[in-house]
Amino acid sequence: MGERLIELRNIAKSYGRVFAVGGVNFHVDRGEVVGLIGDNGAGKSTLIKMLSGAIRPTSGEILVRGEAASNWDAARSRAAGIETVFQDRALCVQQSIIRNIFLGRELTGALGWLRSKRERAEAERLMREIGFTSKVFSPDSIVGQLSGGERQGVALARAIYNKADLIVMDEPTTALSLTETEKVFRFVRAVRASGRSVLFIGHNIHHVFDISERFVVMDRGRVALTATKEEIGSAERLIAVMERLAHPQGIEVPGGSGHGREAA
Ligand SMILES: Nc1ncnc2c1ncn2[C@@H]1O[C@H](COP(=O)(O)OP(=O)(O)OP(=O)(O)O)[C@@H](O)[C@H]1O
Repeated sequence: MGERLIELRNIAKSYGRVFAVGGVNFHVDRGEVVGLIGDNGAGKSTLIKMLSGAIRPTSGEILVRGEAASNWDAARSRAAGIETVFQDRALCVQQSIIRNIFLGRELTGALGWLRSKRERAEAERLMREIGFTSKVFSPDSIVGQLSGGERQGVALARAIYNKADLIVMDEPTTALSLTETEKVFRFVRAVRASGRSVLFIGHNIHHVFDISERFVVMDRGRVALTATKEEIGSAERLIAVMERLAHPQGIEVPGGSGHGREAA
């Protein structure tokens, strides 16, 4: 297994007396695609907001590449190589792919033409890395004319340009057709092949099962189960886990490391 990119130890977030996340242990290693699933209100968004530094944990510890991080916030999260990609949001649809990749972080240089040449070469490299075919797409393609899945590819290219090691994808395939979902999967596989990691959040268990190698199932603010794809075996079994959580009589998945629901 690759380097431990990020680790949350006994992380909790409470709002008044309500624990949105209560004492969770969670990690992502380099080069893995982790699927984060759970019913509405399970605590997934709260967990990824803590990862991105958008909200501060009430308690617990964050470790980046094995080192304890202090004063965790959005800037530190970005500096640690964590980028969140939201479906469609934060892309300028009237602008080209190249403008979207460099949005707000344009390459600077004394000579304008040299800068734009370098930007173009960098955009072409990123698009190739992500898997855009040059016969169909150019850096000048307008994002608004791309399909939903292709837009995710642009967002991923931008995240890579921003030096992301861990890309958090929040429901990237919701509202996408099968063909578009397949495109997103191809982009995600390319990101993984480049040695980066993806945290894939979704409600469609089949999608999450297909693309992820390891699963973290949340339930009412706790990690109810972490298991590899091999341990779970099939999307149907993952769905069965979710159903048992919705109708609690305890869960049992051979090989999986269930953490139960007890407070940590
Ligand atoms: N700002 C807040 N103030 C109070 N309670 C909150 C706040 N944010 C989240 N919660 C509560 O924390 C719990 C976890 O919410 P969270 O949004 O993290 O769940 P989720 O798994 O992302 O759900 P969904 O799949 O519906 O997005 C919920 O009970 C929610 O009502």
